[in-house]
Amino acid sequence: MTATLEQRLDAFRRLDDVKLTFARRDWFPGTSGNLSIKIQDEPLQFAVTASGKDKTKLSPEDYLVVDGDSRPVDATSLKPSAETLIHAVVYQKFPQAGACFHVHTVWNNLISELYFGQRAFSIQGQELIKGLGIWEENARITVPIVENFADIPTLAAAIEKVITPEIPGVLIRNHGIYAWGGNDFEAKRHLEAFEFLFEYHARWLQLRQAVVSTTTN
Ligand SMILES: CSC[C@@H](O)[C@@H](O)C(=O)COP(=O)(O)O
Ligand SMILES: [Zn+2]
Repeated sequence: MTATLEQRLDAFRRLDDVKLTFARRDWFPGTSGNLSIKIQDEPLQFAVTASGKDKTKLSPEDYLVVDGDSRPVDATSLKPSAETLIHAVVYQKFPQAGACFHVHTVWNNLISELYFGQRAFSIQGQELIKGLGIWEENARITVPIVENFADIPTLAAAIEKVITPEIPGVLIRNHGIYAWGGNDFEAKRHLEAFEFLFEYHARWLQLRQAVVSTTTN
């Protein structure tokens, strides 16, 4: 069975909302980033951003519906995001995921570079960890980092290997982050929590360095 027109329009409207919110934060520099919302599980179909569009704008050609093989469900001249396969991997590995968002920000790139040579970024004791749905006292999270393979099937396979149900996101070194959740609201909350933690940590390292140099000079 294929997604109904109503289901598609609902997914497109939700993607519009998320896209404009992220665009206001400058989270789509140079047409980067891609977004998807799952429409149905069996067979998998999801709405995804078309490739190479200016994601700060709305147009009737912003989204299309694809299947689990990243192929458009309908005849269309639109090309799905070049990274659609990564969204498909997330939905296939985590059937509970209902939305998946990808952004390139300075903070997520800096964190992946600061931990160059390491396969994860870890942080503990920050209130915003609760934004990821993790409520233990003094919780520590470890966000996996994969290398930025240019070949998307290789990149998607590397992501598939490291993602876990406990942490709803993965960093791609010097590229960006993918974050997901049960629906668009939750995926957005997760992405915002990750971005807060990345910015906080990068700024904290910077300030600590400044304090150390003033006290040792
Ligand atoms: C223009 S830089 C970004 C792209 O190479 C890619 O990483 C990206 O996020 C957007 O690709 P897209 O095909 O528009 O979904
Ligand atoms: Zn990207």
